[in-house]
Amino acid sequence: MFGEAAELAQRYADLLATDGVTRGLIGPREVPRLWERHILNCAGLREVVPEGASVLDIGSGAGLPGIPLTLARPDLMVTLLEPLERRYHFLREVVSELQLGDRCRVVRGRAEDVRGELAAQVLTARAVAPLEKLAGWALPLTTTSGVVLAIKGRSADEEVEQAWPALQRWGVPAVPTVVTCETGVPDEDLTVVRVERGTGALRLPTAGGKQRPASSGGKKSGRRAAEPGSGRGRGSGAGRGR
Ligand SMILES: C[S@@+](CC[C@H](N)C(=O)[O-])C[C@H]1O[C@@H](n2cnc3c(N)ncnc32)[C@H](O)[C@@H]1O
Repeated sequence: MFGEAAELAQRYADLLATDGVTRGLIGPREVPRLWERHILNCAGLREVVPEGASVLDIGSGAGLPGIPLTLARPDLMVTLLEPLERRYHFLREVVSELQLGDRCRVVRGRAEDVRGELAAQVLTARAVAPLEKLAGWALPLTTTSGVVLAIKGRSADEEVEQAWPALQRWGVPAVPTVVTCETGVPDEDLTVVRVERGTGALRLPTAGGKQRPASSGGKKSGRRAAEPGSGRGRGSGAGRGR
């Protein structure tokens, strides 16, 4: 999973299990399952991020999924966005300790407050907000060919159904897909909702997980999506304060 970064991944696991717990960033009950539930699971994203992409991880918390993705994919430039001070400081220490500073930076802030300052081709998030709210924050931070990769569990299809009317208003041209990625852990595949901001979105790498349209996302798509940038939908404040 991590290739040459295996030792760094182990060091990250040690930091989570020690400082991460004492500083209240990760629950003590998570320690025995740090690898399968958190580190390897998040590293499953490596399959679905295009080569050389810029990545912005919203609400990175203790560095998930941003740090495992940075370790598993040395070709990426990753920004970790986190508003809470103690989490921000922990992230800075992790990046420094793992010597990732040349391709991973930490920014303190809320997604809805960094519009016009931060943008990336790929937006990632895990356990930050329901898809509709998250997309409202994330879509304005993606480049025009960008994609949002939201780690979701069994709720993926339901969240797409809820979010699809708003996604259309904001100019998302196609029903999001649900991608299943291998994590190397039996029965612990990673489920990712992939939302394209506009037409001509970055293509997945050829080995990029098993994709299918969200099963319920089309149900509410009674009308044609607004053209990206047409002023219909996105202009009405893609998620400001939503
Ligand atoms: C439940 S934690 C998940 C952390 C990490 N992504 C994970 O999976 O372990 C949610 C994180 O989102 C951050 N967050 C909440 N609202 C946010 C916002 N508007 N913009 C960016 N981050 C936000 C919180 O500070 C917190 O670190």
